Amino acid sequence: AAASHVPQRRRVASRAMSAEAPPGVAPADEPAGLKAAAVAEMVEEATVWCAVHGLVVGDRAEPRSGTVPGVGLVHAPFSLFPTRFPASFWKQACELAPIFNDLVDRVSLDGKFLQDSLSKTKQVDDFTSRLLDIHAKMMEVNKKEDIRLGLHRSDYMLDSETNSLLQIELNTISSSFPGLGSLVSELHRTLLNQYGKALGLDSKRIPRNWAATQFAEALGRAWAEFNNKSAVIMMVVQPEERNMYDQYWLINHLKESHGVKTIRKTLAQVEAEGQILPDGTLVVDGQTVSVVYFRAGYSPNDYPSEVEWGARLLMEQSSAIKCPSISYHLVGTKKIQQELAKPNVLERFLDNKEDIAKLQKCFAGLWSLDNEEIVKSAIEKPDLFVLKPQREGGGNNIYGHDLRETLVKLHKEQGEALAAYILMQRIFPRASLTHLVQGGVCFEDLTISELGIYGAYLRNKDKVVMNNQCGYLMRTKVSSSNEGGVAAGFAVLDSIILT
Ligand SMILES: Nc1ncnc2c1ncn2[C@@H]1O[C@H](COP(=O)(O)OP(=O)(O)O)[C@@H](O)[C@H]1O
Ligand SMILES: N[C@H](CCC(=O)N[C@@H](CS)C(=O)NCCC(=O)O)C(=O)O
Ligand SMILES: [Mg+2]
Repeated sequence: AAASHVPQRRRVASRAMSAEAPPGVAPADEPAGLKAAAVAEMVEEATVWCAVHGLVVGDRAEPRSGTVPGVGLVHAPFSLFPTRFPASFWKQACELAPIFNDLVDRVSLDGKFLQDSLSKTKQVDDFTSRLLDIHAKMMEVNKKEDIRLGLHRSDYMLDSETNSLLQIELNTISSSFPGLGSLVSELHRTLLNQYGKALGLDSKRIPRNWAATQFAEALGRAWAEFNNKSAVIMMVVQPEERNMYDQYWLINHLKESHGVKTIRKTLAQVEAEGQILPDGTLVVDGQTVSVVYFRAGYSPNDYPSEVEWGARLLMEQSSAIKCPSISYHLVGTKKIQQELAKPNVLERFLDNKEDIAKLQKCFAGLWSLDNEEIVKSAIEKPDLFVLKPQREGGGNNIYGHDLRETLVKLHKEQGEALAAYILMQRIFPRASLTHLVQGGVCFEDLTISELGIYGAYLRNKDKVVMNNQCGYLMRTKVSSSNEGGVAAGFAVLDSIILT
C-alpha cells in the first residue's frame, strides 16, 4: 500500500534518500537508540539480502510481473526487525498445530455435519453453495479419499484486553507464504548477527522457520504415498500471480530435495487439458497427477465461468490427492469455525479432554446472526466485533460503522441473508513502533501483528504419516488498518523474537 494513504506514517532517512526529510514529510524521530544513518545502512543490507535470497514478489508497476517469472521483481515488504513475542504464547500456538490438524481430518469425515452446518448459508451464498454441491456429489458416490494431505495455517493475535492468544481463523486452502515467511526469519537472524549487540537483541531468540522445507516434505511424502514414480504434483494457480516466488520456493525444494516435478496450471487449463482415466487417474497435459495443491480456488474470483467449476469437479472426482479435498476446504470456512466453537461440538470429533480444552482456550467469541442478543450488542458497540462473510483471501470483512449498517439492514429484512455471515469478537493486540520497508524505503509506524502457525497433516488410510507444526508466518500491519493481508497490500512480512 503506498505510504501516501497513511498520513501519520513517517519516513526514516535511508541511504537512498538525502538526509533531510523530503518536502511534506516530517523528519522521523530518531529510531529508539538508533541513528538514522545506522537504520539506512541496515535497510540497504536487508534489501540487498532480499534480492540475493529470493525474498521477492512481483511489482505491481510491471504489467508482466504476475505472468512472466523473473520480470518485474521487487523485494517483499518486510519489517526491519523481528517483533517481540512472549515465549509462553509461542509454545501454546505451536502445541495447537497437531491438534487442529487432527480436528480438520475428523470433521472432514462427517459429511452430514458439514452439509447441515452450511445448509442455511447455502441458501444465500452462491460460492459456498457450489462448493457444497461438489461435496454432495462426492457423498452420493461415496467417494473415499484414502490419502489425505492438509497444509494449514492457523492465525492468531495476542489480545491485550484479556492477555490471551486468540485464533483469528484456520486456513485449510492456499495457506500462503511458507516460502517467503521462512526467509524473513533468516533475514532477521542475519541482521541481528551483525547488529544485535547494538540493539540488545539476540538472533538466537528468533525461532528457526522450516515452513518451506516442511511443506515441501509433506508434498513429497504425499507423492511417495501415491506410489507412481512418473507422476507429477500439480499446483493450481491464478492466471496472474505476483506471489509466484513463494510458490516457486516449494517447487524448487520438491525438485532439489525430493526429485519430484511440479506443473503449474490454472483452473481453465485443467479443464482444457485434463481427463480422468477409467481407473480414476487424473491426467493433465499428458501427465499423471499424484497431488493437486491448490494455490487458487478459494475465492469466487477464481471461478469466472462454468469452466473453472468443471475443473474443480474433475479433480475432486479423480484419485489424485487433493490438498485440500473439498471436505478439507469446507472445514476451513468461517461458518464451520463458528459452529466448532459451540459448546459440546468439539467433543463429537476429539476424545482427548485436554486437547479440547486447549482448543477452546484460543477461541474468541464467535456467533451466528441468529443470536439476537449478540446482534443487538454489535449494533450498539460495532467496534467490538468483526462481521465476516464466507470468504478467504483478505479484504472481505466488515467493521465499525459499516458493520452496524449491515446488521441493521439484515435485521430489518429478517431474511435468510443473515446466514451468509458470522459475527466475531474483535481482538485488540497491543500496538508497537515498527520500521517497515517497502519499495526500498523505510517507514516508522505504529503496528499490530498476527502470528500464523503452519501445520502439515498426511494420512494414508489408518496410517498418520505426518502430523506436525512446521514453521510460522508473522504479518505486521499499521494499527489503523482493519484488514490485514500482505498480498492485499495492508501488511508486511515479519518474524518473531522470543521474550
Ligand atoms: N476477530 C478479529 N479481530 C481483529 N482483527 C481481525 C479479526 N478477524 C479478522 N481480523 C483482521 O482481518 C484480517 C482478515 O480476516 P480473516 O478472518 O483472516 O479473513 P481472510 O480469510 O480473508 O484472511 C485478519 O488478517 C486480521 O487482520
Ligand atoms: N496469491 C495466493 C494468495 C492465497 C491467499 O490469499 N491465501 C490466504 C488464505 S486463503 C492467505 O494465506 N492469506 C494470508 C497471506 C496474506 O496476508 O496475503 C497465493 O499466494 O497462493
Ligand atoms: Mg486470514
